[in-house]
Amino acid sequence: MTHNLRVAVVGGGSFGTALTSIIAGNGYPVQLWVRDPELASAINRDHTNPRYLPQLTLPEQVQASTDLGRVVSSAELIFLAIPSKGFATVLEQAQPYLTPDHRLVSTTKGFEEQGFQLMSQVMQAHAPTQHIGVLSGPNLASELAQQQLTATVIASADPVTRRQVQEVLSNHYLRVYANTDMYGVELGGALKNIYAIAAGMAAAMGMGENTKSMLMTRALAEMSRFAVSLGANPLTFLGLAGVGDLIVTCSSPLSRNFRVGQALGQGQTLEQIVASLGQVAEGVNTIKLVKAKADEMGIYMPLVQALYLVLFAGYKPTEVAKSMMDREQSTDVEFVLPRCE
Ligand SMILES: NC(=O)C1=CN([C@@H]2O[C@H](COP(=O)(O)OP(=O)(O)OC[C@H]3O[C@@H](n4cnc5c(N)ncnc54)[C@H](OP(=O)(O)O)[C@@H]3O)[C@@H](O)[C@H]2O)C=CC1
Ligand SMILES: O=C(CO)COP(=O)(O)O
Repeated sequence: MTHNLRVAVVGGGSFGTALTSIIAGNGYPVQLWVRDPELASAINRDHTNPRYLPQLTLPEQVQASTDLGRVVSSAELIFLAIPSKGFATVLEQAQPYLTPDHRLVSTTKGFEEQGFQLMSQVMQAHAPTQHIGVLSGPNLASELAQQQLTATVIASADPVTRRQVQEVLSNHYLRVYANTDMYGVELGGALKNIYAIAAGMAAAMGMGENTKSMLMTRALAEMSRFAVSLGANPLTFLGLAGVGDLIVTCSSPLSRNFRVGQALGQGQTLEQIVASLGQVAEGVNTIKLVKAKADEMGIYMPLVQALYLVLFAGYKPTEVAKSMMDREQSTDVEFVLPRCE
């Protein structure tokens, strides 16, 4: 069955490619913007993306193009699947073609360095439309490409955006849950990448199931402490975009952030790891940005501080893990029993 709603996906990396395949498979006309003309030609000719998810056969109606203006102008609903470092620049390039009627949804899980902004804030500042949303949740692109049963979250204050995203994405293997807390959903997606690096490191060091559980639960405590200090609703962290995404990214080597941690735990340098990954691991830059923000606001984030030492100050994961255990004893759920400063 073919539908009328015209959709664009901006960014043909792993996630943009997976999303495009879902939307086209659901019968919606979809255009995919990529910046490399050779890649666009290969996708149109072979109906696969040879660089990202090369095993996935894309429906024939997927059209790839490097013409951002054309892709954006011809769509009503636009997903932006660009890593945080390039997000604002691409949005700026798209801006002349955007109208107040466009629905704009970010899938990006990271922060814009300038002003420590989330992508929804970048869109609110630079896009001429109020129809803004974010898509986040436990959504490993490679599992979506295999049609593994999955759930995701569309967060938006705008009911039209929520409904349209549910319409174009949902099918027999993907459920799309709605939320209005765009800020909390987006924060969950961006922050969990940090702790996936820690979990990968713990796995490489041979740590046990107790350790993994401690790590994830204390990560949740730290994430929600940070989010509450920034004015977010901690309850959103109990949902798919909070604890859900934390679990998947901290458990699976399919996560690039987890793999960065694993490689660090095996003794590789960050430079080697980033060079060989060939894809984005947002957590690396997020650790730097969140540490600076936590320092500025005086927010207690021992896991972030420890990871910063390993990634950017040459400390060994083993010595940092030991010092974490030697810290002052603390409280479990600080919304129940407040932590003593
Ligand atoms: N992969 C996943 O499982 C999921 C990823 N996400 C999030 O989606 C976002 C995108 O990730 P993902 O698709 O996986 O990343 P990938 O590393 O797989 O691909 C990145 C894509 O963005 C393009 N790109 C990179 N930098 C720029 C730039 N400066 N300007 C324009 N295009 C650029 C790349 O183009 P080129 O190939 O030409 O370099 C490529 O198409 C991230 O924030 C990620 O956290 C969210 C959910 C799941
Ligand atoms: O966000 C993701 C899964 O929900 C993907 O995680 P990585 O970016 O670590 O691969």
